[in-house]
Amino acid sequence: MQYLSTRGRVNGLSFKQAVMMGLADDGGLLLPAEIPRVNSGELEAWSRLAYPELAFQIISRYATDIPAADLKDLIDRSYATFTHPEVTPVVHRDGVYILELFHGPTLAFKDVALQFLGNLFEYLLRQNGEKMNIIGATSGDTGSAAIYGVRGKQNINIFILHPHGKVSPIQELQMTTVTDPNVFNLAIRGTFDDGQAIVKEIFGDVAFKQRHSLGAVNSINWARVLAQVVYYFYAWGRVHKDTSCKKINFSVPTGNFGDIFAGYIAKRMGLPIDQLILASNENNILSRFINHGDYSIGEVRPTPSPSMDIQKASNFERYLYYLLDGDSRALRKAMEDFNRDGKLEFSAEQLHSVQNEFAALTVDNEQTIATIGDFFRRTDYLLDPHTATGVHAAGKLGSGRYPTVCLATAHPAKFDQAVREATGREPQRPAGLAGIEQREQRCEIVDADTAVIKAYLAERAI
Ligand SMILES: Cc1ncc(COP(=O)(O)O)c(C=O)c1O
Ligand SMILES: N[C@@H](CCOP(=O)(O)O)C(=O)O
Repeated sequence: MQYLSTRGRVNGLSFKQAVMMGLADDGGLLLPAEIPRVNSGELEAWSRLAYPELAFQIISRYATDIPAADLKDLIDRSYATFTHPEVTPVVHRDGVYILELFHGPTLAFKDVALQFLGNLFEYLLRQNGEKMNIIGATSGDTGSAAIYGVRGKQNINIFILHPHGKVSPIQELQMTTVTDPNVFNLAIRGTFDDGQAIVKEIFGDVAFKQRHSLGAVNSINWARVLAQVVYYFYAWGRVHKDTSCKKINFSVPTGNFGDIFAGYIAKRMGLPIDQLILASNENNILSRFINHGDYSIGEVRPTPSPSMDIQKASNFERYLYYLLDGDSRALRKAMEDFNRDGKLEFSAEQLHSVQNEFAALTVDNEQTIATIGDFFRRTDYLLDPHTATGVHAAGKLGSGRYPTVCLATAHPAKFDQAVREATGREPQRPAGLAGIEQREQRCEIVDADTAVIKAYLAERAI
């Protein structure tokens, strides 16, 4: 399998090269040159596999330059850290299927890809005797998942930018209480979008990137999206077994467009997805785009689902590449227009094609809190506020023709304030959070300034 950039000036990369490059050197995002198709016999056989076996089947189609035995070992070690034997179990409550993605070390769906990516980086660096300095931005969950993916690993330093005061207290503690010498937490005075823009700008300085062997843990990195494709197939297997359904719907809480883009890739591989429902919080550029073709940037608003407080959805560029039929020149122009004007316009034909792929809903703050409360009263099951946006959207947009799976992207204990407000209950804390407030913390508050972050990194890079 070869990889190419959305912007058309990088191509012919192997999987290993794509993983190490992170952001393409032409500023674009990497994609596989083709998407492998799965036939109905394979789909049937895959629906009986345990999670690590299924992950191997899917990832090996894209990671064709990693020997099978090595890949199996990486996958097995990555999912052995999950506390549920099924890794990502599906539960059924009140007519809704919930795909629980929060049984990893940091209690969010990010662990599914970042446990794997951490091990993959270590494996690739060891092969070549190289080192890496990871730079990443987080709105709350990627940060701790990436830190836990690489803490204490040889030859890797990690620098994570989070928006100061804009992540939940537990999310902040999950990052700042990891005091291993290879971990650097920077709270920036700004938003997640500022942090993500800084990361992309730093990667855009290719000489700096090469000098410091920079690595990407955000969904900028294709391996992140790839590992997230697996659980769509896994959920299909479980729900199909239960219902013999011909097709399936997914409802996905969305911010940076990575998770739902993984579902879109699963569909292109042949997974029989009928509806892909995108749930936005009040930062709703993506649902405005899908419903009205209005892709225009707004102010970031605080919501009960802070990890989705994002305006510039990174993976939108990957989808746009497909929407423009792989025309990299048109893609480059669109990205230039967007960076200049803060908006993009689409033809009626393009909008029609978007609406064939996705349904979308904006779920406001009040509806999010109400959904947590209502769902708890009906089912005794606690949703986290991100998951609640997806459950709400599924209730409004799900056709009822096929079962709908809602992606539970985080454990409610990470957002205890919203859960208390909605239910008056304290979410039960998983063992990993016990006494977290009492642990030592390490974090520096800095300006959201690329030059400041570059200087900080250069001084501490390995
Ligand atoms: C808990 C949670 N839910 C949903 C999302 C949205 O996922 P994505 O950014 O891949 O669209 C995020 C952030 O990425 C998150 O942390
Ligand atoms: N919600 C994310 C934002 C970063 O997204 P990523 O999937 O590109 O890493 C977070 O929790 O940090």
